[in-house]
Amino acid sequence: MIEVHDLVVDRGKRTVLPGLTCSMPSGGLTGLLGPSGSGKTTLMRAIVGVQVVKSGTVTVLGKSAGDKELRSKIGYLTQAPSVYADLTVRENARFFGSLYGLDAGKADEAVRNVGLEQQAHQLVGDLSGGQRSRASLACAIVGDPKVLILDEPTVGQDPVLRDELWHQFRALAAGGATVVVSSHVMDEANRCDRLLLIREGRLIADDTPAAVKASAGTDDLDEAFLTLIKRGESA
Ligand SMILES: Nc1ncnc2c1ncn2[C@@H]1O[C@H](COP(=O)(O)OP(=O)(O)OP(=O)(O)O)[C@@H](O)[C@H]1O
Repeated sequence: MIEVHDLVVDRGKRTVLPGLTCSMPSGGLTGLLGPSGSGKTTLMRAIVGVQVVKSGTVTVLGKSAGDKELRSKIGYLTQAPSVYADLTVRENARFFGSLYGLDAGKADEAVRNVGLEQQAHQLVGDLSGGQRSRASLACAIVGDPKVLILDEPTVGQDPVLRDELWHQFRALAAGGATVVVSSHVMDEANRCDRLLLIREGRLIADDTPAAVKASAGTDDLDEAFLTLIKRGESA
């Protein structure tokens, strides 16, 4: 579904991804993990097709990342909410839905799915930070994308909402979507089918959560990542 081959990306004067190769299977939940600044957002941007790349290839649904045909098939939630502050939650969802040719009912369903039914008529500028990022999520999922790229979608959410959002991601993956989620929260990483652990733009683990834990010799995913990162450093 998503194939990244020998991807090199420079940002500013730094090489952030020095030749990354990885893939993400269809209909699954892939967790993208790694220390702050390791290149997760850069990789997501390359998959969405908004990142200038130096060399290598990124293929999504058989097309080159950024291909015009992919625009309606990819949902992207950026870290900073990308919604209009002077529109209500419902107006935002309906606007983004209209770009996909969808009716109002579909947009209202997306608002319900992110738990914002009560705030549907509230201006996005008047929402709390966590509510605003859920409004942004509603706009990312409204078009039923085949590929959903979510950059830290649960930051600022309480545990109940986080749990509901993960059920939502799981349901989208079960419906055939390829869902890629970056996170720093290890109990969330445990919910993924696969984990890609990136350190300084290099892949240091690509496996199921159980296999990642087994290879680090621990039952604790936090500890497993620390072990793998330290192993990578000494290598
Ligand atoms: N616009 C930019 N110009 C120059 N360097 C940048 C730019 N954006 C990011 N970088 C650098 O690229 C590197 C990777 O950043 P990226 O945002 O991909 O990391 P990340 O793993 O997503 O981090 P976090 O978990 O903190 O969100 C960092 O060293 C960062 O400082």
